Amino acid sequence: MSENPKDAAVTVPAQSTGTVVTKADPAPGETLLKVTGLQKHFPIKKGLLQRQVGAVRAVDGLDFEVRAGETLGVVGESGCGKSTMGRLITRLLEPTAGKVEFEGKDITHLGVSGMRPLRRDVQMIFQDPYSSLNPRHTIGTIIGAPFKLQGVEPEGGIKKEVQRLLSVVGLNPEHYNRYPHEFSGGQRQRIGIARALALNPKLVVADEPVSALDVSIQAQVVNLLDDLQQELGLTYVIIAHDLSVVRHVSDRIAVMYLGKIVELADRDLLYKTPMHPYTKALMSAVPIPDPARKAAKSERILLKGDVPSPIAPPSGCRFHTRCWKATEICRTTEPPLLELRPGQQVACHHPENFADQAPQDTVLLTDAKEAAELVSEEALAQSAATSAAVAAEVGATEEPAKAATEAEPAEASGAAEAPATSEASATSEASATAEASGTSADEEPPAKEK
Ligand SMILES: Nc1ncnc2c1ncn2[C@@H]1O[C@H](COP(=O)(O)OP(=O)(O)OP(=O)(O)O)[C@@H](O)[C@H]1O
Repeated sequence: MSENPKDAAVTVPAQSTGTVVTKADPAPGETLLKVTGLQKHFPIKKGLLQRQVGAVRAVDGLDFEVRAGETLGVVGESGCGKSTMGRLITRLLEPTAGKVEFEGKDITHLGVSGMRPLRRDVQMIFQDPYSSLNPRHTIGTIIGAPFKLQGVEPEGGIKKEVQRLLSVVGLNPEHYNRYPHEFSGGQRQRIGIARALALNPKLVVADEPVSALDVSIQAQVVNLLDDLQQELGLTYVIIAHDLSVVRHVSDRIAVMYLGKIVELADRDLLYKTPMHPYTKALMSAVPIPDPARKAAKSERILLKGDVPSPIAPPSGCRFHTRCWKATEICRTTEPPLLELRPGQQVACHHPENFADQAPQDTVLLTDAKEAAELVSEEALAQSAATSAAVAAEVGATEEPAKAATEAEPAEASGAAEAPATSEASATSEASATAEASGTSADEEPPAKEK
């Protein structure tokens, strides 16, 4: 998706003044959007005086960047803060804390007038193509609205430009005067895409762009987004609740859990060797269309219960209440997001497919023992075997030790012993089954989504 010739300047429609404005795109790979410590806490108010009694910590400290020309996929279960993050980076919501920079400019607290020029560069596609289009307006009016709002007069007039956009997204330009109800779900989403593209944006944030559509239509819309990126040199942030949608379009994927990024990695690394147990669980939930792969069924990881409330998230690692590897350190100490392998950042004390970061901490929490009952023997075996093999391979090299030192100076000494004891921290049962299964570290973890 990121092979677009981004160095070409993009000509935006002529302004009402009659001049043509040319904006130079950032070079491919350059940081387009940078987010630091981003938070959004929705206050909970009670009583006559509407006193604040708490807060929904929807987004609770995100650090990431989006590079020009790439597609960043954002996945996570419902309620983990993906939509809120999308609205924060498009500045539809005001952050509680943190910083959002677009092309190096701090846009965190820009007001309506300050944001107006930026609205052309950053656009959003919404989840529900039924409610995101005004039923009383023709699609010509809907797609033409951004030109009017921005005071832009495209060459040849708005009608001609709207008709061109309709054909770009695969709709009949003659349907300019029709109303949204005359279109199917997939076609409506195409209308939403045409509206988002009207002003030649640089960044498009698509919030669950296909989840309201029939499965048969989903691929068409995903392919359209892909084609448009190739042709127009767009940068995407695509939000989805499962990994199957973002798999084919993303260059990198961020996995969110309870308002935080738990893993951020290049797509291929994430699929081949997921490091966070939550990523692994999400991946195992993706249906496998190949019935020949019988083994895959037993590798399914069922997560215990629902995502905890973001009003009072669990201490330490927020995933510890549902994780089959959780030990005391997971309950008490929040793991930082660290680049354990080039192109793969993870926030976990006991990562999968990598040397243990807290090997001294071996006693499983009660929650973890219960969670492990929901994890198949094969998955536990594979997890323990790959972690042990990676630890053995890495030996006592500085990599895990360095990561641990940066993360938790107090743990550094323990982390250095990773190769010797890392397996113990997974689960003792897992270690036993790992040996029994004879899983090889050289074997790639199954690409379950294929
Ligand atoms: N305006 C709001 N006021 C209060 N709480 C909110 C508001 N918007 C979202 N939340 C809460 O913030 C949390 C994160 O919501 P968000 O919609 O960002 O999650 P999500 O991962 O996108 O989930 P979904 O896929 O269901 O949309 C949820 O607990 C939600 O109830």
